[in-house]
Amino acid sequence: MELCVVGDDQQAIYQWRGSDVSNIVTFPQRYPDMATFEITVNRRSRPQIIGAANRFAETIPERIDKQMLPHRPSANSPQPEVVVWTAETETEEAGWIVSYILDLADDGVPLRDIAVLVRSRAAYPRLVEQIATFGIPVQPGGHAPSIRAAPAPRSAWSGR
Ligand SMILES: Nc1ncnc2c1ncn2[C@@H]1O[C@H](COP(=O)(O)OP(=O)(O)OP(=O)(O)O)[C@@H](O)[C@H]1O
Repeated sequence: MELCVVGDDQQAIYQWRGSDVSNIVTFPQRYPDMATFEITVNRRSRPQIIGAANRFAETIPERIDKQMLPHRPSANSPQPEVVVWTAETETEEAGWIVSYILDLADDGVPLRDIAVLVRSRAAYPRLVEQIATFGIPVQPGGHAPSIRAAPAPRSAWSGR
């Protein structure tokens, strides 16, 4: 019998369903008579994002040591591809997100090209509050959207 096992130890996202990343990390020790083929070229993301992901991955304990390599060139954009920022409170966080959205809009980035991903619905209220304060139009996503579209002042956002 031949068995082909495919997995990425850096994407252990199903632990909440009982998966255990050690299954893939220790596979070569448990089944020594096997061949390993590594796919380390990332064709999805640009180099700065892959660099940030590599640096973060190095902090994962008991990982398989590897570096993802970029395939795509850097974006030809004045905007940084990755910005890391932390806040003390949800309100401060929401304020920073909205101010960053406004900066991007000032730089000519269409609002429809900007998405905010949130951890959970608990993060919505402060964000909605700030988005509404600045009248930024928003289209909710996900299966059970909690963000309601805020009325947009057309004079400020027309054409975007
Ligand atoms: N051979 C290829 N040539 C060009 N682009 C590719 C190629 N393979 C993948 N891509 C790009 O990378 C994206 C991700 O590919 P895919 O979903 O197969 O990777 P993945 O490893 O399953 O990703 P993830 O694990 O992050 O879900 C694709 O949507 C496509 O844009």
